[in-house]
Amino acid sequence: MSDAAIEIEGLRKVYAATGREPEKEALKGIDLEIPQGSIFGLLGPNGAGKSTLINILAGLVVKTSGKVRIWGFDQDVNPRQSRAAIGVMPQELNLDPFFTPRASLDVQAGLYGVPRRERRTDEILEMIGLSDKAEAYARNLSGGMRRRLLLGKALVHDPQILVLDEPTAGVDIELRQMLWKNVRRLNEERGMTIILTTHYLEEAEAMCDEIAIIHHGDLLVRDTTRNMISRIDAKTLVIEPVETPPADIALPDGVTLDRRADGRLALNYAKTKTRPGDILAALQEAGVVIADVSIEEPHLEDVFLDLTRSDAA
Ligand SMILES: Nc1ncnc2c1ncn2[C@@H]1O[C@H](COP(=O)(O)OP(=O)(O)OP(=O)(O)O)[C@@H](O)[C@H]1O
Repeated sequence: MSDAAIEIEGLRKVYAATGREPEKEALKGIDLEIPQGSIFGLLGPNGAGKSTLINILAGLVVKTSGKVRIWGFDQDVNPRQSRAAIGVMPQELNLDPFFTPRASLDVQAGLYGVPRRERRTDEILEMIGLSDKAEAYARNLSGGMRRRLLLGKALVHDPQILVLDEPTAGVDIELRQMLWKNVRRLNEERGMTIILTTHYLEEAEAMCDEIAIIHHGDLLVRDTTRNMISRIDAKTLVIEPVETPPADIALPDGVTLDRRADGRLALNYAKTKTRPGDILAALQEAGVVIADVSIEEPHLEDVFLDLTRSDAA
């Protein structure tokens, strides 16, 4: 077996036409390997095909063509083993309102054929912070609690791979931090491979080792988060002046100046063309006395916009 958690080759999905809707090619032949033990981000604008991809991995959507191997098991040849290797926390809060968290976890474990003595229901309830709600009906749980329960359900069969589809969309900061703490622990302590989709690029930047960007059903780019960010040849030197600086400052070629509302000066430059020292020298020359200096790095958002803006839908 290779050391990929997921291997995808030439994956296509065409949704059939319905009524007035024409057929839709949601995935146009994706090739992607996701390494074992990574925290992997799947990014893309709305309608890019992320959920389709995840639902194919989860066995919820049937692919049109291509190969999918999960933990070395070909989905078409070994459907049971490939399903057992993956746990999915879905986007929608689709819980049976009359089940308690304990019952939900038990039923899910039963569906995956986990023998009663091997079930870790109490441990999972504890981890997702629902031990004291174990016997409450799902309809009485808050949105945040339901989401935590969905995470618990994804873990009952102790999968090697955990997939999170927009796990933090619309959740408050406390829950977001709790989710990420748990996800990091699962990754670090159990070596679980984590695949997540998110619209929050800052989150992807903070959490993911590697990132793939999907757009209009194609894989645009896949790289380490660090490399992805270093593709952008732009940095910003931020200066806090002691006094209001003069209106005219002669700057090196290619450097642009933004005056921020808080009085700081933001000087944007291409790191391959200009040295920050040259900008500082120009400021001194113009009589700007500097109280503080910092450098802002580009964000994943800049890469994302750069790649997806040219042919926005
Ligand atoms: N069941 C379906 N039938 C027909 N078309 C579909 C179906 N599900 C998704 N699509 C279409 O396939 C494309 C990809 O959708 P998908 O939900 O995979 O995108 P996404 O990247 O997950 O978007 P979002 O971030 O909004 O969830 C979209 O154009 C969508 O309208």
